[in-house]
Amino acid sequence: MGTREVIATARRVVVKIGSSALTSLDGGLDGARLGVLAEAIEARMHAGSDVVVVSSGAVSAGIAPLGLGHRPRDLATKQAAAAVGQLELAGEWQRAFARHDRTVAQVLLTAGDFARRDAHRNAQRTLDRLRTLHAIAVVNENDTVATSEIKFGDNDRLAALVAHLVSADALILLSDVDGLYDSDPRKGDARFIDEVRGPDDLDEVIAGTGGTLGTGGMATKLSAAVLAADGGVPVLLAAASSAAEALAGGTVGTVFAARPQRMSARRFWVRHAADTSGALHLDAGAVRAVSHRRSSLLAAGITGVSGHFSEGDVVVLQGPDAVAVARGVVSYDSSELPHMIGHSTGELPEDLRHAVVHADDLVPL
Ligand SMILES: Nc1ncnc2c1ncn2[C@@H]1O[C@H](COP(=O)(O)OP(=O)(O)O)[C@@H](O)[C@H]1O
Ligand SMILES: N[C@@H](CCC(=O)OP(=O)(O)O)C(=O)O
Repeated sequence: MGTREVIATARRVVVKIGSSALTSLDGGLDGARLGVLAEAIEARMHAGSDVVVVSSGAVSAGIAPLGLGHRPRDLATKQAAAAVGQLELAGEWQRAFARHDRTVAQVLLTAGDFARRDAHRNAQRTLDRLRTLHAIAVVNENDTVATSEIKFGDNDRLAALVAHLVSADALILLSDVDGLYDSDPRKGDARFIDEVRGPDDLDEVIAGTGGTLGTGGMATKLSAAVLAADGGVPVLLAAASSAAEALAGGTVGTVFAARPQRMSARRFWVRHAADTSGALHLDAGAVRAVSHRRSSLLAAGITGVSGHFSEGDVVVLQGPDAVAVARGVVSYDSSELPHMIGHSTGELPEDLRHAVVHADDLVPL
């Protein structure tokens, strides 16, 4: 099956809509546009898919009511605008879906919620229950509390993480541009790219900044698309104005092929979402074992430990040159390891003989 067909027939779909597609600088939210989007989403749901919406637009929707005149630059004003705008945004989505008798749920997440395994599971459970209750979840970043340390940075990344959280079969990114070009189409001649088969196809692409309302421009969309595709979720990048075709499986936009084997939600979390609490320093042999042979990490190949962590935390595995080569869930506390490292399994007491990071919990970078 080609990537377009996979996306067209995907059972579970995450649809992310950018600020530029929902708002204008002077008028704030564009209710008519949200109405058209809700209709396209409903049509896909009637065709048998489950849809989760990731909607940007809180900051830009707060600009007009607060009389700011331009997108705020400082964090406090952005957060104030988001606090005003999120209410408007949720209300507008509610009105748009009310025409279809669909209940809307607001789900606000921070990057911290993805970093902690318990919060990650809670969000997963809530989104799943909303699905079985036939409500549509409209997700956004909880901008009011998100500081730079716990920020996703942009909703493209949030959408890629949500796609994995709900085990989506496809991610659709809707923006004000009709797909990926080899350079910013607003700045002159640019070649349209129909399909990205892998990261190599992006070598020649110049990803520029966004418009006055969006956050990350094309760069954040590309890294989100690569993130999703790397974990096994194919991506369609298309214009919000062609949402109906995009959701109905029409030949619009740019598709990003997913790696053939889907990464489990747990391995994806270890690799991309979890906070790391420390590092294990590996000798060259151990680097080869974990990177190429996909073996478990044994104490004998560890030369040092940094940071404070507990059994079950995610740590970074570094090679002799301090380059991160993998991430994994560690089986011991940082206080136990100094007595173990450098010793072969046979030299260790029986209760310390299992792998420091088991192969199932280890994801090469
Ligand atoms: N290589 C490129 N291909 C397509 N669009 C690009 C490219 N480089 C920059 N852009 C710009 O990125 C913008 C979309 O990003 P952004 O404004 O952040 O959207 P959104 O609000 O949907 O997240 C488009 O308006 C487009 O002009
Ligand atoms: N949480 C922010 C999202 C910012 C953002 O990433 O915007 P965009 O680049 O338009 O997807 C908001 O709602 O304004």
